Amino acid sequence: MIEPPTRSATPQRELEPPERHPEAPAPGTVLPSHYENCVACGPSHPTGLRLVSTAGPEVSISGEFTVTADHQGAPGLAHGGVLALALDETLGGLSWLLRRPMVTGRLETDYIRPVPVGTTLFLTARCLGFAGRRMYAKAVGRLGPEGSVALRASAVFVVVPPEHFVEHGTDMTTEQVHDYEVNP
Ligand SMILES: CCCCC/C=C\C/C=C\C/C=C\C/C=C\CCCC(=O)SCCNC(=O)CCNC(=O)[C@H](O)C(C)(C)COP(=O)(O)OP(=O)(O)OC[C@H]1O[C@@H](n2cnc3c(N)ncnc32)[C@H](O)[C@@H]1OP(=O)(O)O
Repeated sequence: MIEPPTRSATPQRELEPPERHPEAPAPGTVLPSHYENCVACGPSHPTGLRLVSTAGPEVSISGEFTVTADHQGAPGLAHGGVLALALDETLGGLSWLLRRPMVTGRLETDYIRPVPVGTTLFLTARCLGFAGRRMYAKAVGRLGPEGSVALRASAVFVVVPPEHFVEHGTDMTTEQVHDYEVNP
């Protein structure tokens, strides 16, 4: 099998600047969960992160969640995969402001400090711009609103048609996806 080319989350050429959608939620708006059973933001998930995202200025977003015993890797410390999940969710939330459905293509994460259970992690993500269907973005996670940087991430999301979620997922009809696009 031919291996796909190595890909980077660092843009290789100048990006088209991001445009905040005219109907994007205003800065400071707390965003609803996009799916109640989502492991990152769903209020019905029994052990999920229950991450809450807020629209920021321009094309940026902030997110918060508190690390619990359900999120441990080593005793008393958050698992790195869980922290990547939090970054992925915050980055993915940029689609609220762009109003374009996207999926994560690549997520590069730097783990800078351990994150103990009980920590409320403060995340921010901002869109750098587009290269065709590829959306480039960066995120940071801090131990407190102005605290030390514990995480950094660079990501590429790929814009998909809404039907992606009908074709590959379950329990969603094309009508629901289009409703969701207009009124999530
Ligand atoms: C539903 C409507 C929503 C409307 C929006 C409104 C409001 C927002 C509402 C809710 C959203 C809110 C919050 C979301 C929160 C969290 C989000 C979590 C996100 C995830 O957790 S999501 C799960 C993990 N994710 C996957 O499950 C992806 C699996 N994968 C695939 O489904 C395919 O692989 C796909 C689609 C990626 C590509 O497939 P494809 O056939 O469509 O396109 P193709 O391969 O031609 O790539 C096209 C261009 O993307 C480049 N490209 C492709 N792959 C790349 C990679 N890996 N790295 C860098 N670049 C890549 C190519 O290089 C080419 O670039 P170029 O055009 O320049 O050549």
